[in-house]
Amino acid sequence: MSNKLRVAVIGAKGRIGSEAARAVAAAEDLELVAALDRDDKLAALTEAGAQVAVDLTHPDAVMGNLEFLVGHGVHAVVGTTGWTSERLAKLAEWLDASPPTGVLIAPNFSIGAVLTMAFARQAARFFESAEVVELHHPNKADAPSGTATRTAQLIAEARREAGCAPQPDATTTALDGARGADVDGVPVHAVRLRGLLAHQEVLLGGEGETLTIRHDSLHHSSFMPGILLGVRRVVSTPGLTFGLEHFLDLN
Ligand SMILES: NC(=O)C1=CN([C@@H]2O[C@H](COP(=O)(O)OP(=O)(O)OC[C@H]3O[C@@H](n4cnc5c(N)ncnc54)[C@H](OP(=O)(O)O)[C@@H]3O)[C@@H](O)[C@H]2O)C=CC1
Ligand SMILES: O=C(O)C1=N[C@H](C(=O)O)C[C@H](O)C1
Repeated sequence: MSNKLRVAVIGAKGRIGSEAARAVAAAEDLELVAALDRDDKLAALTEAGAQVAVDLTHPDAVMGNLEFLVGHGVHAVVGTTGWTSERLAKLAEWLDASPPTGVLIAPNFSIGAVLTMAFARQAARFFESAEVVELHHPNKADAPSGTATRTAQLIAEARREAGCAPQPDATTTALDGARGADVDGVPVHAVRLRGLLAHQEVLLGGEGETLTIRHDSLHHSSFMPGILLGVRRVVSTPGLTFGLEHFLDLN
């Protein structure tokens, strides 16, 4: 029996899942024991002895997958989007019933995106205005992106903690959607465009100046080091970890 960590990928035929399955198979310390997609039975991964599963499926599928994984004591690394406070509360219930199990949910696995979120949080209290623009390929199911939602939440949190005033905005008449989605008071705009992969700009504005923080994922390979780090760390991190930054030494 090898000492390699036994890993399953769910969503293994998808854009990021197929890349993740290749990255796991190529890692010397990991063994890809199951590569599942739609219509495959989750039991196949427990039968294969998976210790960790990477979920890269769809917001409609991820909760069912996690109920199974946590219920069977399989650690999970989740890139799938669609997280709400209700979903997180349900996941916390399942984890309470399975204390040794670890789940990492990462809105974004790329180091540049994680840094963008951290920099945006750091900068937010110094500017009157903050808006987020995310730009993705047109096959994406959810809008706004999980990364943009999280970025806006972090900006809002930082502004609340610093006692910032609400953002200035004199709009009294607008077409539906013209000012984007309101995430905790931060406007978030979603662009879907053929040719793009995953991109984000955080726009910050103050008196006489603006600051733009931009990140571009140009290939799915940008997500792989973060996924592999998550797989290696989640097995010794029981409970829920939200955000890859908790596995990075950012200070
Ligand atoms: N956190 C991060 O860094 C990243 C997260 N993502 C997220 O990952 C998710 C997947 O993205 P992407 O690869 O572009 O999407 P794709 O549609 O290309 O891939 C998803 C795959 O999962 C399959 N699938 C759907 N439902 C199930 C199920 N119940 N069980 C097993 N497999 C299932 C799909 O099958 P079918 O095609 O038949 O529906 C498809 O093969 C999205 O939520 C996306 O936002 C993406 C990139 C980076
Ligand atoms: O669907 C995608 O492609 C991506 N999804 C994630 C998100 O919604 O933030 C991460 C990245 O933006 C790519």
